Amino acid sequence: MTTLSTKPKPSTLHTLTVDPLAPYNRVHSLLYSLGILALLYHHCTTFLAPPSFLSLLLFLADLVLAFMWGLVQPFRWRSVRRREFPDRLIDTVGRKNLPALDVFICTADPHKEPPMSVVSTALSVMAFDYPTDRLSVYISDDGGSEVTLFAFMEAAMFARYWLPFCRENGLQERSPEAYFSSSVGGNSDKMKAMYQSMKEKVESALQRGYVAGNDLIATPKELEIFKKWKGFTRRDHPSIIQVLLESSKDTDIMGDALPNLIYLSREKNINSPHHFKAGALNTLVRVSSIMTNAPVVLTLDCDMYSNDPQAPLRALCYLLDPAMASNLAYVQFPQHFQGLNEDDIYGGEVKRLFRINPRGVDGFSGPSYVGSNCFFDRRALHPSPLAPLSSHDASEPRDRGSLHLDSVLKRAHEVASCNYEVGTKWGSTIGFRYGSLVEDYHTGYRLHCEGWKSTFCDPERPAFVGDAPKNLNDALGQVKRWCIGFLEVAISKHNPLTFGIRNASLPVGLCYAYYAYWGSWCIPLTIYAFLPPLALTYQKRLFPEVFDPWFYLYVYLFLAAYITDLVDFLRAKGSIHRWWNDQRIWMVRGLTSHLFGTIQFALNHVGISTPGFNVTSKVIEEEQSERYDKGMFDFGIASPFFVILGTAAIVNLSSFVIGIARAARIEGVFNEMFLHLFLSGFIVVNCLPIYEAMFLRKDGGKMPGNVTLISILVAGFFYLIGYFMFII
Ligand SMILES: O=c1ccn([C@@H]2O[C@H](COP(=O)(O)OP(=O)(O)O[C@H]3O[C@H](CO)[C@@H](O)[C@H](O)[C@H]3O)[C@@H](O)[C@H]2O)c(=O)[nH]1
Ligand SMILES: [Mn+2]
Repeated sequence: MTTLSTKPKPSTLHTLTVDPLAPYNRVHSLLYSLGILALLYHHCTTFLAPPSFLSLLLFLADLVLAFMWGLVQPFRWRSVRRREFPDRLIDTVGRKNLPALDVFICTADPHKEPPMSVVSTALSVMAFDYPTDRLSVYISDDGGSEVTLFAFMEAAMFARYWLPFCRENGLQERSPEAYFSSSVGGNSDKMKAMYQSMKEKVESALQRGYVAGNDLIATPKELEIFKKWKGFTRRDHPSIIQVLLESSKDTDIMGDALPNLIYLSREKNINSPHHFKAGALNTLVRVSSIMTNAPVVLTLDCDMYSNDPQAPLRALCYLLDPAMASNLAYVQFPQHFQGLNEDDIYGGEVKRLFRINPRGVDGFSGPSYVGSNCFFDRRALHPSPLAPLSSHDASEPRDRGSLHLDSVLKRAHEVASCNYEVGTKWGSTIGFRYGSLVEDYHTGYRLHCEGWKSTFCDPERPAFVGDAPKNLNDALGQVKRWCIGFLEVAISKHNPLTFGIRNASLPVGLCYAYYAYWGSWCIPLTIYAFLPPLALTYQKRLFPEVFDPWFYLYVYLFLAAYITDLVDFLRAKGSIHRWWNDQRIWMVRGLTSHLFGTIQFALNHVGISTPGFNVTSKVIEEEQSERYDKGMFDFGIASPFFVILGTAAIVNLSSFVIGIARAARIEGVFNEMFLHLFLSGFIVVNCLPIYEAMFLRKDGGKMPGNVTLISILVAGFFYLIGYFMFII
């Protein structure tokens, strides 16, 4: 029994410190906001009298920059750092009293998300340093792939060896894929051979596209299952629920209990909406509530393997703290990524989104949910009469051995069916929320509006590690999907600026609004990419000249913004090179992901197309991967993203050359056009990899000839428009 005396005291399990630089950040915010006001005033007095189309465009760009700047301030106001003490948790609560944990792993496409990598993720969490009799791992397969099920049948057998192996050797990295590809893992020959043979079997089945009879060492009953796949497509099939391991019956080679392992592919039919990942997660919430109903739920993307077996204990330092538990919805760990190249050329860390900003908003109600690496209190997902976690009686014997009962399975199939949600509140006020491609952001936001809190847990050793897109087009496409999802929330009746501020709080509403309007970066970035260089070419000055006192305002606003950004980045363990690439990708995204995302969102909105969840590929061709490792940008496909990037690169280079040539000849031009020259020069430096890809490279990652050609034509067209705007 959990008695009062065994309950942890709040302060012993975790600590919180406010960023010592917070007061400076606040002073800086105030000063900088005066600078912004001065700039807007300057616009109103000079440029807007008389107003012209060009000055209005520039004013619009600066207004949006000011707006985004305002929204980001709460993140810098009270940034906090937490630490937790899992050993003390065990001392105070005792291993026997740990609550049960249900882990959800989502996968959606066996070709973009190889089943063996999903299996490795699952094995890494099955090997958590956690009582196996209270651990259940659920796989949701939206790809409806028999090969994935087959891979998990194999994994269930492999787990009997793998779990004791991890325990005996005290491994930290319990994903076999990660372990065997790291130097430490190289010399455990027998385990490695066993893993490799399983991998080969699964990969050949994947290539073949189906599971053949001789792949299986299975019981006739298991063989029966694969017959279900006849006439079965991923968009149209009945639900399949398969219990692969049952804790009360299955043991590892040392005789210890194994965790439950359950495969689930929810029913799909082409006429019912399936709500992408949010739909998959809601099915998991319901199915698990019937089968194991653990009070704690961990959601994971299929690539995010555990890199620290103590992660659940860390999360419980918060979830079991009686001072927090009553309204703590979730504990979010950051997303870390493996195999990024040294300078992280595509900004794959997304450091602001995953590390810096969550610490910022953790000083208020807590970070937003980022879809993976998140431990939920089940009460936040599924209203139930459960008591808060801290007053649970976890030692009470659970109802074991019921997973196979016909009545349980029958009920589980019912709640996994397409029609189950019709007429219910699932997705609107219960569970993971529908209506946005960023179901994670949307769900976290709505929970905060309902009065729930969250906590950011960011230990020294990354607790979960996954894959970031390693090809530029995929990386930009992913951010485009996020932009569309954010805008869906922005225009819903739950707009963070109104609903959010009212129901959560002012700072939290602003933080959520920052993301909701993320797409609007495209406005200033597109205007600044094209307007000043064209003006430079046509000798029209848009910014103050060097001797003008307003010039110093521009210098201050630019330098202060870049320096704070750099300092934030370095303090979050970034390097200068990575920061440089991060600021570049911000501009690149503005012209591509944000711009195209906003346009596509508008088209969706008027009914021309429907938004879809394009799953990010976790596989990459060998050649591409070699280039990536060398830090070379990949422009090797004809993507509309690259046309606009190429156009911006050409317009700025030619304007810069023209501008410099003129400044060299004519006295006074340099001072007069300094800001124009600087801006174009800065963009040109950022575009160096683009020129290389257009004109110098010969490898497969160079820009396709027709993309280069179209970019040059579009640039010419822009000059033509410029001619009409500036000269006529
Ligand atoms: O219909 C779907 C689509 C996706 N997924 C799964 O969702 C996860 C995330 O998909 P991915 O393509 O990797 O998207 P990312 O953009 O990398 O993911 C980030 O952004 C998503 C929202 O756009 C969040 O769901 C993720 O947790 C977050 O890591 C993967 O495990 C997929 O298998 C499904 O289960 N069903
Ligand atoms: Mn992903």
